[in-house]
Parts: sequence; C-alpha cells; structure tokens
Amino acid sequence: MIQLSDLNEASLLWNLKIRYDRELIYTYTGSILVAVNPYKMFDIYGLDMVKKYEGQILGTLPPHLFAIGSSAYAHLSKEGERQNQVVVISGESGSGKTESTKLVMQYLAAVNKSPSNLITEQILEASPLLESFGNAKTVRNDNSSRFGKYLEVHFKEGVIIGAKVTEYLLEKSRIVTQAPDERNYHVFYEMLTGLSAEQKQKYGLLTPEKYFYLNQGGNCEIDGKYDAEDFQSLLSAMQVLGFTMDEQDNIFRILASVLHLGNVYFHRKQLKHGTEGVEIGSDAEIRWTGHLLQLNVDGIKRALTTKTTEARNERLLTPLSIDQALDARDAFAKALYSALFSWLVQRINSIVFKGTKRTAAISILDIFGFEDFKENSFEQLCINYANENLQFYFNKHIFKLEQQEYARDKIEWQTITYSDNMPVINLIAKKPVGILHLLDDESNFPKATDLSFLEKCHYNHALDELYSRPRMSSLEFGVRHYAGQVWYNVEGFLDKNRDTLRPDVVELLIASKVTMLSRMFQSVRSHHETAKTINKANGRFVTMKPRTPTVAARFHDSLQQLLESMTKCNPWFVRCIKPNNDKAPMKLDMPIVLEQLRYTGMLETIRIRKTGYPIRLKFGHFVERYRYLLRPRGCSLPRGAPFRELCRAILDQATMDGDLPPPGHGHDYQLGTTRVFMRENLERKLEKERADILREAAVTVQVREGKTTKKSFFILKKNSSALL
Ligand SMILES: Nc1ncnc2c1ncn2[C@@H]1O[C@H](COP(=O)(O)OP(=O)(O)OP(=O)(O)O)[C@@H](O)[C@H]1O
Repeated sequence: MIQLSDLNEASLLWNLKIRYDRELIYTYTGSILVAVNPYKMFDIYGLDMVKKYEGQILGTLPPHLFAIGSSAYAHLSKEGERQNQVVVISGESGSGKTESTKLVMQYLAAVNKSPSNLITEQILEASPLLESFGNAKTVRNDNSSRFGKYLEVHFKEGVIIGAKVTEYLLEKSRIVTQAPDERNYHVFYEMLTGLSAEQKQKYGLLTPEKYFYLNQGGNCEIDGKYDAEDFQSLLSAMQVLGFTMDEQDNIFRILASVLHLGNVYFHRKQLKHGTEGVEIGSDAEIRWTGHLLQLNVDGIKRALTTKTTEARNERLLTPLSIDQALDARDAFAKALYSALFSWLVQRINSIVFKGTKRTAAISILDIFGFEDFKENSFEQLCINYANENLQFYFNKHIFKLEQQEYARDKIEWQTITYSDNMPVINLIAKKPVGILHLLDDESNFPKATDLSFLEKCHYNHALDELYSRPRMSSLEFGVRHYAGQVWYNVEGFLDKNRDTLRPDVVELLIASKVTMLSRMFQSVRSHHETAKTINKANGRFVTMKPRTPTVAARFHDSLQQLLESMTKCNPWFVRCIKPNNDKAPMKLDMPIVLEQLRYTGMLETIRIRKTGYPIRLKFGHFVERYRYLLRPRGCSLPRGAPFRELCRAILDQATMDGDLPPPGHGHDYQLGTTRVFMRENLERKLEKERADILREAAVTVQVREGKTTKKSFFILKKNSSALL
C-alpha cells in the first residue's frame, strides 16, 4: 500500500477492496500486515505455502501471514544476537485475530528445525483446548475469544523447546448469563453432546436446553459447528497434553456441577421477627453438586441461603434475600469455572513451559478486540482500556520512537502528527482520580454504591472533553476512545470489581475430598493472602489498607507486565479487519472497513511507512552486511575509508541502478550521524542482491575446487543461507 501514489482514505479503501475482490486478503503497509477476514477458507495455508515462505525476505513474495512468521523467525537471531519477537494481532471482535494466531503458530511449528517433536504438538493442541473453555458464540463472532492470550514460544537454536500461555480477564458473567443469540463457553455444549449416555448418567447430565446457564441465548447450537466432534478433539488434546483420566474426570465433575448449580431455585420464606429468607426449591441439584465435588451438602445449602458474618469473635448466620441467594449461587458457579480455567492454563504451562534459559521467544498476542455493545459494562471498560494500551504501543513504535530516532541522528524529516491516545489512558487509569482508581476506592468502601462511584466520576471528570455525562439521569458515563465513543452503564461495577468469593465458600471448597478442587481453592486463598501483603509502592494501584486486590487492579498490573515484556521485543503488527457485520464470506462493506481504517490510524501509518525510514543500521553493521555488493567486488573499497563513506558508496550504487529512485529528494535512504536509515523496499533490494551473491559464491567455490563433496556443498549452502 505504501506504493499508492495518491494516498488518501478513498485510495486506501479502494485498494483493499480491489484486492479483496480478487481474493487477496492480505496487504502490506510496509512491514505491517493488513488482513481482511474472508469468512471463507482458502487453500493458502498448506505445507507448500510454508515451504514457499520459509526463509524468504518480507516483501519478496505476496503478502501473507506466513511471511510475518518467517520474518519473526529469521529475526530471532540476527547478527548473532538473540532478539525476542512479538507478533501483535489486533482488530475488533470477529476480525480474525484468533485464526491468525493459530496460523502463525502453525507456521512456526512447521518451520522450526524439529517440527515433529512432542512439545510442538502439545503447544498446538493447547489452542483447541483453550478455545473450548474460553471461546463462545457472541452476536459478533460464533467463536469469540472471551479472554486475552499471550503465547510465548521459546526457541533454542531454531528448535521449539517450550511455550508459555498467559491469560487475561476471562469473561465471567457469561458463565451465568448470556444475551439473546449468544452461548455460554463451548465446552459445556461439547461435553453434553459428546459424552456417552453412560457418562452423562454418571454426572447427572441431560441435554443443553435443560440448563438455565446454557439456554438463555435461545439457541444451543451454532450453524457449522459440530459440538460432538469438537468434544472428541478436546479429549484428544487433553490426551496429547498428558491430562490424566482422574484430571479429566474432575474437569467434567466441575463443569457438571456448574450446570447443576445453575438450576437451583429458591422460594421466599418468612422468618421469625418479620425478616425474609429463602429456602431451596428442590435439593436434587445440590445433592448432585455435593456428590460430584465431594462437598458437604448442608455446607452448600448454607452457602447459598445464608451468609456468615463475624462480630466480636462470634460467627453469625444471616439469612439471604432471594436476590442475594441468586447472586450467591452465581458467584459459586463463576468461582468454580474461573478457578478451573486458571488451573487449565497452569496445567498446560506445567507441561509445555521449560524455562527460558538461553532461549529466544516469538510471542503472539491475541487479545480481545475493541467492544461497543448496546449495553457496555465493567468488562467492556477493561477490554477497551487494554485496546487503548495496545494502540499506544503501536503508535509508540510506528510514530513516536521512529521520529525520535530521526531527530537523534539528525536526518531531514518533517514531523508527522498522529492522534495520541495517552489522554484517554490517563482518564481511565491515571492516579489518583482515573476512573479505575475511583472505582477501586469505592470498591474498598463498604457503604459505596454504583451511583456514588458514578457521581465521583462525574465530579472529577466533568470538564474533560474525553468524558461525557448522560443527558438523562441514566447510570452511565461516556468515554471517547481512539475507536469511538462508548457509553458504560455502571450498574454492577462495584460487585464485578470486588469479585469477592466469601471466605466461608472458599473454606467449603477447600474441604472438598476431590484433591484437585481443594488445591485450586487453596491457591485462590493463598493468592489473595499474598497479594494482600505485597508492598505496592511502585506506582501501581494502592489502596488504603492491604486488601484483596480488585479485578481492575489485577488487570491493570498484568497489562503493565505484558506491555513491559512487549517493549523488550521486536514487534510485528498484524491488523485484522472485519469486512461486514453479517459474518458473510467475501463481502466487503466499505463504511465498516473505512471506520476500522480510520480509528486504527491506518492512513497515518501508511504515510510514515511511505515517507519514513523504518530500517536503521549502524554504519559498521551495514558495511559488514553489504560490503559484498560493491562492484567490482571489494575493489572500490578505499583502504581505511570511514564507514559512513563506505555506506554511501554501497547505497549510491544500489540506488543508481535498477528501478529505485535516485538520491535526491524523497530518496530511499539517508545517512544520519551514526546510522543508515533506509526504506523497506531498498532493504529488500539489498538483501536480495546479497543473497544472490552468496549463493553464487557458494556454487563458484564448489565448481573451482571440483573436489568439493556433496556434503561440504550443503554445509556451504546452509552457511550462506544462514547469513541471509
Ligand atoms: N484467515 C481466515 N480464513 C478464513 N476464515 C477466517 C479467517 N480468519 C477468520 N476467519 C473466520 O472468521 C471467524 C472469526 O475469526 P476470529 O475468531 O479469529 O476473530 P477474532 O478477531 O479472534 O474475534 P474475537 O475478538 O471475538 O475473539 C472465524 O471463526 C472464521 O470463521
């Protein structure tokens, strides 16, 4: 796209459309890959394509995800140094991030120097397993990831030796409620259609329609998804990953218990002194839960109908109202499922993560896309905050750092402006009155309500142009994000942020005779205990007294860790674009695409890629790498000439012949005070020439020596390609 002569929104959009109509779903903006979701599988991801892209310089072949994978792999060790790589895949829900993640991973698995090792297979199998437990049907995407994922793949001498998954913010509300046309997590439906009748009997299970936690969306099936088959894939993934039969049994026990709990219902009950309490409608579900989780049945009943408070060293049981009882039931189910999900991630890591000593990693970030629904809640605020941070990371790399480099080396440059989203990040998270800080303060204050939180937001941010108050007296506030204005309804914000599981419920679960379950909740308890005592004087969220960290605080911390680790990597960006809102194959809706191009700053990105110099090499490095290119070979290297002059000689020669513009205004390189600054097309040309020369040299040596054995030729060939 940087070759477009007339660069404007319309030409950019047309270019994408024309390519898309020709079934070219990938396009480069410099080294950034734009991927427009085809909603239709093309035969472009086979082994033949892997081979085609393997070892190729970016840009020499048509744009493809494999080219990004190949470049990241090649850069893992450049100039003898290990350099971690990160592939940042962004885009809105349904744009194709998860599919792209899988394809990049598939590519890495195929090209790594030991493609058939068990660890590679296990890493690949982790994907469908996590998808079953962390993906669900939403109105936007039939297979929407409801958690963020950062996958680090570790290499040693080109071989995959391990991986590590970090998960972010699983959407918990989905476990107990689903909007119309949506579903709960896939695994429930897969289990209910995939288990044999006998196994279902063992867990007391029926069909999906019978469960309140599964039937609220109105349709338990997804067109084109075969839950029973996917269940078999899930089982085989568990097997490859080495889950024991006991572990699998425990997983099904927990999943079944969540479903049983969802069907527990209550009746109002008048108690003495005129107070209202509840009684359980039927205790069959409770008995099933008790049986499957090996818990005390009376303990479960108590946990769902009363709460324990401590006063003057005395434990008091207070009855719950019907709403509180329903909340207690839902909290119980959410705790079970989310603890299981965290356990799964840890379990996978315990199998595939082998430490990071002397390894280099390619990480892939697939994090939930920007969300703006009819009703937006706490989850959307967190998700959109994460996206703001990613956009900031993108801007920082593409615009800020880049232009700082130009200034440092004093090259000629006219500053390109871009829309800096730091003010929104500050509005949401800056101390002391950023929205998440206000939320945290209120969450730690027992008498606070969602309304008092909203009032504090209005009070502190009314004058901020990025913040809006509603015209009517609805419980909402608006934030102008980089991707547009979103209204957040604050109902439930405090509870969602506190996300406290009552200590008596934690103790009940720890008392389970199912060791795996008991351990899960021991670790929940110890996580809370240690987090409380950590001294957080490092600028992160601090509350007045050590308290259990809130969801926002934990999310903020993990996001900062993620960004810190990404900062140490060389980034590759994949921008996924959703072509229409109907999930329809090969249909590109111009306004929908345009909106995404606008808010992701694509036009500015192309401009900087077109006029900027993204490739930078120290003079010494440049000479070392490209000295073969001087013609006649080596002769015109003036002895002792300064590196800068040598660089100029090589570059002048490279830009003089061929189709690249000659030196002068807008030429493809500039010499700074310490480094060569090049455009990507010039780098590609140099790399190609270098590769040709080295190949030629290898053959010449073979012919000259005549005696060169086949083996030594291959060594030579291998060495020369390692230099590419
Ligand atoms: N390269 C591709 N080829 C064919 N179909 C694709 C491709 N990428 C995405 N799709 C289709 O689009 C659907 C949505 O893609 P995907 O789940 O990767 O989106 P996402 O951006 O990860 O969404 P979310 O943020 O909701 O998780 C896929 O289920 C698949 O049907």
